[in-house]
Amino acid sequence: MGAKRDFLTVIRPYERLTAAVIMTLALLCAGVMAVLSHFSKTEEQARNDKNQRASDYVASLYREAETVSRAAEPFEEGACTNEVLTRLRHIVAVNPHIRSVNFYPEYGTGCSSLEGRLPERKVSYSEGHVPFYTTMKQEDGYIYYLVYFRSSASLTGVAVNGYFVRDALRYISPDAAFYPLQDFMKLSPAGYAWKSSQYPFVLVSSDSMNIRRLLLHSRAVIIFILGVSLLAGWLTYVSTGLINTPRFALKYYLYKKSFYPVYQPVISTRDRKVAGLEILMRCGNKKGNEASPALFIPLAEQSGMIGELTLQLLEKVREDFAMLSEKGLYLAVNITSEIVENPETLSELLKFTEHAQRYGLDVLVEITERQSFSLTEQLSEKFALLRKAGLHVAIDDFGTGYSNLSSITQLNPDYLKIDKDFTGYSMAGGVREAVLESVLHISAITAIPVIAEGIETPAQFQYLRERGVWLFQGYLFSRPCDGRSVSNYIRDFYVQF
Ligand SMILES: Nc1nc2c(ncn2[C@@H]2O[C@@H]3COP(=O)(O)O[C@H]4[C@@H](O)[C@H](n5cnc6c(=O)[nH]c(N)nc65)O[C@@H]4COP(=O)(O)O[C@H]3[C@H]2O)c(=O)[nH]1
Repeated sequence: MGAKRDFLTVIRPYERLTAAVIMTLALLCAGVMAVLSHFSKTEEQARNDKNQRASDYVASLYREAETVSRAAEPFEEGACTNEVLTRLRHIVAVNPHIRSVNFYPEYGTGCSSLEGRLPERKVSYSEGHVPFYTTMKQEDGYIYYLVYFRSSASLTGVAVNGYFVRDALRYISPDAAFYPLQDFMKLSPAGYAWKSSQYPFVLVSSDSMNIRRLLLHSRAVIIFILGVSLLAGWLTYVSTGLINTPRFALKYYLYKKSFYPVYQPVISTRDRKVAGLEILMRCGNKKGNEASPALFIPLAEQSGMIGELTLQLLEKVREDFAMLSEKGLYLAVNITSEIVENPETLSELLKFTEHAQRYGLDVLVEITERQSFSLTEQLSEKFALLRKAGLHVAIDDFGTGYSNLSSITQLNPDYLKIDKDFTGYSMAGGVREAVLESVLHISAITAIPVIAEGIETPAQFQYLRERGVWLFQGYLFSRPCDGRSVSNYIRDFYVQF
């Protein structure tokens, strides 16, 4: 019972559990990644939008400063008279974000709309060469940015009210900061930097993209994904249990090409040699152990897969042809009527026979019927086809199941195989021995030779031999074994009887 369960349980409980856990984790990871990627993209888009708005606003302040510098240009070369100052103040007054406009000539005194005449000051090298730059100034608690424009005659500094820049930063976040480009380059402040594409300034804010924050933000969706993943894991566990049927096990072993042959010699006392080999199917199970056909043959017959198993078996037997090549030796294949009825398996059986014959091997089919058997006209035509191709027919386990007297009249077999239970009846006395005697009697009157299976003791062998049986198979001679061992057995066989 344990061996059967072991053979049929292809997917073990821990493998089902592993598959379920993998499924849950895979879905959870994929789901969380998708959600995080979605939310981070959305966040990034929102951040970019805010930066763009702030940057556009600051750029408009620069534009205003530029306009002021151009409007003040006609006065930069003249003296800082009251009239000039009035005109400059007028220009400042009509530009709401500008505090003042200032001229710094290379030589001589300058002029400021706010302070009037400016003391002479040397224009620095960078002021003279960088055409456009900004500095931040603080005065009596007021912040302003001096945007410098270089012209041929002098340097014009337009002061932009710092409060408007601060206003613009509010679009981004309370911690956002404005940096003239040259300060940004010098200080390299940490955070997310947004460089203006039009003017030399950079807006910097703290790097708000943070996994913990994203997880918290999307926790509802993540909890939902966790639920779906657990459900999928549970379904995987249940469904792998549902498909873990005997039929699935057979399909799995077929796919793994786990079915292979062993051979058991049949001894002819008449010809004093090995007359044939019965091909017996074996299956290497998942743990590498050999499974008995008693476990899987009935199952394969019930599920209609016996044909596929037999074809895989015959394919492997072909590989042993060269090793078994021996004139007059037959290979006995166990088949059911289903294999003969099915055109595909029938044709493969015929091809197998033709191939075997090329190696001097005969083929005998042993028909066992565990289910009700009746020889329809179609089936008998197919048997005729087999015989025409040179195959011999034996009724297996004669006297048991459906292999009874009517099967003799229907099939007209070349041999009757008697089951090991029957051979065990030799010398049993009473009814059991009488049953065996009657089977031998049928063989005698129909002149169909008997192959006695399951011979374990010399006494059984002697008993049956005295009653006219001349074909024997059983552990007394050899257990079923692989192609190499059986070919050695044939080579070393010598008559001991
Ligand atoms: N106790 C004892 N047993 C002996 C002795 N000599 C042989 N046996 C066993 O008796 C069974 C004989 O095969 P079977 O009657 O055709 O009975 C077979 C046959 O009905 C079925 N089977 C095996 N291979 C195939 C196959 O390729 N196709 C089909 N359709 N059935 C198969 O499975 C059955 C069991 O096969 P196995 O387990 O290989 O068991 C084999 C063989 O190993 C002995 O001296 N003592």
